[in-house]
Amino acid sequence: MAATAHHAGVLHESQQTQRPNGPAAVLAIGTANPVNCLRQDEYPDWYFRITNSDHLTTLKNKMKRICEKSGIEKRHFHSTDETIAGHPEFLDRAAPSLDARLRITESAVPELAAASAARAIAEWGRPATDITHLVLATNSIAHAPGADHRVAALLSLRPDVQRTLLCFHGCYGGCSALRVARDLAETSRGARVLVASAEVVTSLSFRAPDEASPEALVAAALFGDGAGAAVVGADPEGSAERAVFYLVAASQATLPGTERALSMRLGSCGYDVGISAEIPALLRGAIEECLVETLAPLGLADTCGHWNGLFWAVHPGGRAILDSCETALALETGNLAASRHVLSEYGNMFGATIFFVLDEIRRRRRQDGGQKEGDMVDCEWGVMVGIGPGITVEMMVLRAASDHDQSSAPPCAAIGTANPANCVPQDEYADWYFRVTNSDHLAKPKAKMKKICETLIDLTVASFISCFNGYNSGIKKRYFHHTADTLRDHPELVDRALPSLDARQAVLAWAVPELAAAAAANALAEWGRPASDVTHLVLATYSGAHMPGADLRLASLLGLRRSAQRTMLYLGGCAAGSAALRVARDVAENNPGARVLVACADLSLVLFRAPGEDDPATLVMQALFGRRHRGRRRRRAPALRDRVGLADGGTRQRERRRWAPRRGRPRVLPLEEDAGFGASPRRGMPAGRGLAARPWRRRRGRLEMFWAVHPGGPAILDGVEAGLALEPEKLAASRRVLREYGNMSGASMIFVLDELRREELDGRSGVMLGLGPGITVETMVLRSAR
Ligand SMILES: CC(C)(COP(=O)(O)OP(=O)(O)OC[C@H]1O[C@@H](n2cnc3c(N)ncnc32)[C@H](O)[C@@H]1OP(=O)(O)O)[C@@H](O)C(=O)NCCC(=O)NCCSC(=O)CC(=O)O
Repeated sequence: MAATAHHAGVLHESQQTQRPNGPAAVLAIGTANPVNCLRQDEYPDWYFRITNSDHLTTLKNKMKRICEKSGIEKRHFHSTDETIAGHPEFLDRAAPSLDARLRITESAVPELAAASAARAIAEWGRPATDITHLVLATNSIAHAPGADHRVAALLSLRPDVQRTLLCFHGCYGGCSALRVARDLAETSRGARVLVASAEVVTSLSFRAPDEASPEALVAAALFGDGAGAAVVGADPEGSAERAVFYLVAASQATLPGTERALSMRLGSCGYDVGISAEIPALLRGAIEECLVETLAPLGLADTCGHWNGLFWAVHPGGRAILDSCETALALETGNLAASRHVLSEYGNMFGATIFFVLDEIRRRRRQDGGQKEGDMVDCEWGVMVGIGPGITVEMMVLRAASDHDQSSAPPCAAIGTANPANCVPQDEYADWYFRVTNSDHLAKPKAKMKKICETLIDLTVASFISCFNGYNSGIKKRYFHHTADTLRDHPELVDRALPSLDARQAVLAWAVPELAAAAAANALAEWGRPASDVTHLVLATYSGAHMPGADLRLASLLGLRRSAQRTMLYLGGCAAGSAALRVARDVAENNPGARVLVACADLSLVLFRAPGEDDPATLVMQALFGRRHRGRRRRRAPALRDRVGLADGGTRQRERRRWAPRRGRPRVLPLEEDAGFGASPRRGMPAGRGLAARPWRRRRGRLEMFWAVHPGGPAILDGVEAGLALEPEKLAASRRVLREYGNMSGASMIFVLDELRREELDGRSGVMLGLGPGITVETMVLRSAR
């Protein structure tokens, strides 16, 4: 009893010392755009000329009408005339162009983000190495390690900067990033969060006009490229730091029945964008209710209806979007002046746009006399509004200056896992894989694959030694979504010469959220409270590239409340499960009463490919990765889910706490950026090597700690074990998970935690260690509940 009370006291104390005294605030803002700039009144002529479409006069005239009414004067673009001339496939819908487009954005996104961030850091006035966290939102990449990794390198951020990458949130991504930054800043004393959003979406969506889809002209007329950044932190330091806006409270609402109104899907020809003409009307009908739901719980109900008493930072998605907000809220002319100005100067830059709007409001507040005529930016309270696929309305209440008290309580967690009945034993995998890919004639690769599988079954030397002690991490079996039938129905998944992204996307779009939902349903059942009690959802996945994303579908499948705040972490690789738990911890600790549902869902279909004559990397990848998956009918859904919630006085009795996540921190191992994972399970040692230098190596008592290490492969576990001089039983849970399921990417970590809770941990502390591209080592200190 005494020990329990002591532990609870330590936990509470450590939480108190970790939290800052005041609320998070924006401390500096920076923006950047590509140099290439086109005037909107010249755009139709340019666009139809460069796409060799001048003969489409009806379309061109329509484009002229849209541009005239857009409220846009000019826009910046990353791609130039030369870029387009160098990529004729961008204009030809029959030619796959995604690879070329992504090659452009891969470098352009981090460079643009870094340019805006450098300006924010310069204004902030402290060295970049004082940045403790980086949150980057973008819709313009699909690779790992992601643009966050590159931004950190370009800005020379310190190697233990904690990176969070948000993808496919659409135009509200900038607001989501500020929300995540706020939670980070308010849960870690001294945290200085660099939050950025960079978009070069036009390089992914640019294509020739098509008579069959005149609606595509709207996107072509609205979108521009740019990046915005801010430094967010609590307790500004004396005269060295100055708050610009306090980030008071965040909310997110999804408008029912609008899932198809706004969509973007990354396919072999880049982004397909769908913008319904109904969006302005839909917003007009819903925006006021969203605002009331956001403000009333804060005790700001008296501001409701008096909308002209607030300043407004509304995402300028289009002129009609701003018109509809103005009408719905009866705003005086000029109240959206900052948003209209940004729309006019830059167009719609997706998530980056909101930083430009905040910057513009700040500029207007500073002007002599405080404001322009009719401009309400001088009000003390304000609202930031992001709008994106879903239709999702993400809001943040802003205040010019305020003290903001937070109450805190320890978080709690529950864990559960599930797997499909469909399973391939590892010793049959080589035969199965070559059969379903019609590759039995590739005798040499097949022999090599058998050898790789045997190595993975028979264990590495260190694992072999561990095996004598009963800690065997060879892979016995794995679970897959794709079956022989799937591959027969989709020959492009097998034929390496055929573009296959669209086919994969079609499957992933429904399978990922269904998988996550099945898992989450089990977690909710264990929790014992209704799904509508969940306040936040964090979904980590790298499967599927479309908006609205799997998070929205998941929320709808589970019947989460409309105001549940969704955060989708994308492309985190194998560290994604750990990163999702880190974000969940910050959310839970920073929002009294929050109940965060964390889900991790990936399908190895995203990586599946047929063997080549000389492509050993593919063989290793196929031999190592497995997934939880869901069949349409008979098969049980595979899944893993985890829920982290904040236990408050009223619910502590009813909710069982599993883990208390205490500190989260990712770290990049220097010089390992290209090491990747799966290149060779035998060569997967850098993680272990780099880890040997971590402080806990010298920490006394580390042997008493428990360890939850991502089971990336037998050699990864061997490397960690050797690097930290751990006794073999320390990684037994990770080895068991690897043996039973293979490498399930980010989801593996939750399986490991689930395994660990079967052990007698009784209040002990431990370390969760996720490993992902970068190489990123994501750690969190845990304490097991009794
Ligand atoms: C496109 C507009 C500037 C056009 O201005 P008006 O509506 O005042 O003018 P208008 O009605 O005469 O329309 C001009 C022409 O455009 C056509 N038109 C208008 N909206 C359309 C749409 N969504 N799809 C297809 N066509 C459309 C009209 O039919 C008309 O064609 P014709 O002249 O032949 O009759 C405006 O509607 C606008 O700002 N819409 C909001 C765009 C939007 O939803 N943005 C969100 C982007 S996504 C985002 O921000 C978030 C995210 O993606 O995450």
